[in-house]
Amino acid sequence: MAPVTVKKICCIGAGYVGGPTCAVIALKCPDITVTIVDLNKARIDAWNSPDYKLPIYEPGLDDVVKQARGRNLFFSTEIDKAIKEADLIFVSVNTPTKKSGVGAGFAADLNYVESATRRIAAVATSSKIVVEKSTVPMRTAESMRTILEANSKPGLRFDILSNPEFLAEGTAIGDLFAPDRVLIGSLQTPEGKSAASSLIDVYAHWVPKERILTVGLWSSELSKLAANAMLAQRISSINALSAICEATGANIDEVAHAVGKDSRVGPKFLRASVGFGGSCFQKDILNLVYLSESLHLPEVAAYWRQVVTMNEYQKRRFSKTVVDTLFNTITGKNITVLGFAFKADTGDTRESAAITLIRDFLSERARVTIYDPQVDEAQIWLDLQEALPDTPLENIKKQVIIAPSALAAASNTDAVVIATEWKEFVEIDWAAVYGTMNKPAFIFDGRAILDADELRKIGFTVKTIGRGVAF
Ligand SMILES: NC(=O)C1=CN([C@@H]2O[C@H](COP(=O)(O)OP(=O)(O)OC[C@H]3O[C@@H](n4cnc5c(N)ncnc54)[C@H](O)[C@@H]3O)[C@@H](O)[C@H]2O)C=CC1
Ligand SMILES: O=C(O)[C@H]1O[C@H](OP(=O)(O)OP(=O)(O)OC[C@H]2O[C@@H](n3ccc(=O)[nH]c3=O)[C@H](O)[C@@H]2O)[C@H](O)[C@@H](O)[C@@H]1O
Repeated sequence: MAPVTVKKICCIGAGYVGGPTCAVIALKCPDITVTIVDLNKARIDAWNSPDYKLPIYEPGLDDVVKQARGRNLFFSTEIDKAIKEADLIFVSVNTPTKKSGVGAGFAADLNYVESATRRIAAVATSSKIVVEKSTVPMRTAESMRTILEANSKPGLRFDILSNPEFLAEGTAIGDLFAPDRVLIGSLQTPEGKSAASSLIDVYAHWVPKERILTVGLWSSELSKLAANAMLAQRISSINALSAICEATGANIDEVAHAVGKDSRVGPKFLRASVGFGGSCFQKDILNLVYLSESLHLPEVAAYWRQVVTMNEYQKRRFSKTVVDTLFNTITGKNITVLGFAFKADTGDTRESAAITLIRDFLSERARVTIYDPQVDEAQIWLDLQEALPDTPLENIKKQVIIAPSALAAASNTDAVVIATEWKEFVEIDWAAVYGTMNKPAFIFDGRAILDADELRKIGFTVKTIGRGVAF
């Protein structure tokens, strides 16, 4: 069966994955028309904004959109039209952890994937290749096929591929331009392999063929969960060791460097932190835990669950260190939190460790000042309200100030907490800040980005994650 030559792509979901991924496909494949659709009109309007105020902050993304938008890249709320016209459809909708019902707190909520699939079935008038881009539980492709076959017009063919995305926020454009690998899972039938060839041809516009891996559908779905679980596991491992370092006087950076020099371990993803955040690590591990339990593999489930448990411990441990160090009480004290995003170079706050820390500080009745260069005020209030559902927002606002700059936030305070590794925090005039602070002046570096020795020379008392330096 000859592979279909893809001429029109529709991407359902204009979020952190659908937007950048399909914008890059459009840039690299001028012969393909790419339409990214979403139910959220405000999001689509932002993608179409004349001054390129895009709905997500991602270095280099506006350049890509500037080059391709209006040429062969379009953003639209006309979902049905884009589905009808496309040969290949990416499903890039959100798959959050279920909040209620069976599997609540663990299983992925497949409601959005199912609605998108049902929409495809309802409006398609020609055969399609449908690609799971969202991270999904295993065998979701089978459910998609069943829905499509049961609800579509007679005579149409739907080939389902799994093509999980491995980009990281903040480096998405670089990751998409030069991916370590592109993974394509298909049924190992002639039709499945032919559909995979069509998608390979799209990526082959810019990705070397040896980096495009083809595997079975179920291996592909599991590989995505496995990749995130193993990355998060490295962070929990290094964070577990950071607790030992703090208790013994060892230095986690030295330990990570020594361990990472072993080429079998490698140096990446060994930065101790205040805990991993982001929309996916926790969600995908919990998904794996749920899968393992459903398969009656309780030991496997417990193993992966511990990665999340360790992450919760790391956040709790850090906020406790702040309270303990500030003479066992922060009631009425001013705590400045620098960084609100879950990592640098993104405005995304989903599952950010900063939120947990601030919730803990507010529960101790501290006054908290927050600064982040990319997260807007409305998002911060939204996240704090969600973290403290029983406290009216006006009461939260009595305890929290959002500052316009790092310098303003760090001045006149009792303690500064570094929650996100923004480069600009390294460049703050710390000597000037010291002059304004209550004494003793404390800095808690949850990302190990500051030069603690220099800060101590200024007069600060410094506590760095994973460094067992005596006060
Ligand atoms: N954020 C990331 O860095 C990565 C995310 N992923 C996975 O990709 C998927 C998408 O994640 P994000 O882009 O972060 O989510 P997101 O929440 O930023 O974007 C999803 C978009 O889909 C839209 N949507 C939902 N249902 C729809 C429907 N039926 N029709 C049209 N639009 C619909 C929503 O309005 C939203 O704008 C998730 O499964 C996630 O696990 C994978 C790799 C990286
Ligand atoms: O499926 C996904 O959503 C994506 O999840 C992660 O990407 P992302 O969450 O955007 O960012 P990461 O760079 O992985 O960072 C995740 C969290 O771990 C923290 N981290 C990372 C690395 C490290 O050494 N230490 C550490 O604490 C970061 O600060 C951040 O809070 C993966 O890196 C991507 O490959 C994957 O596609």
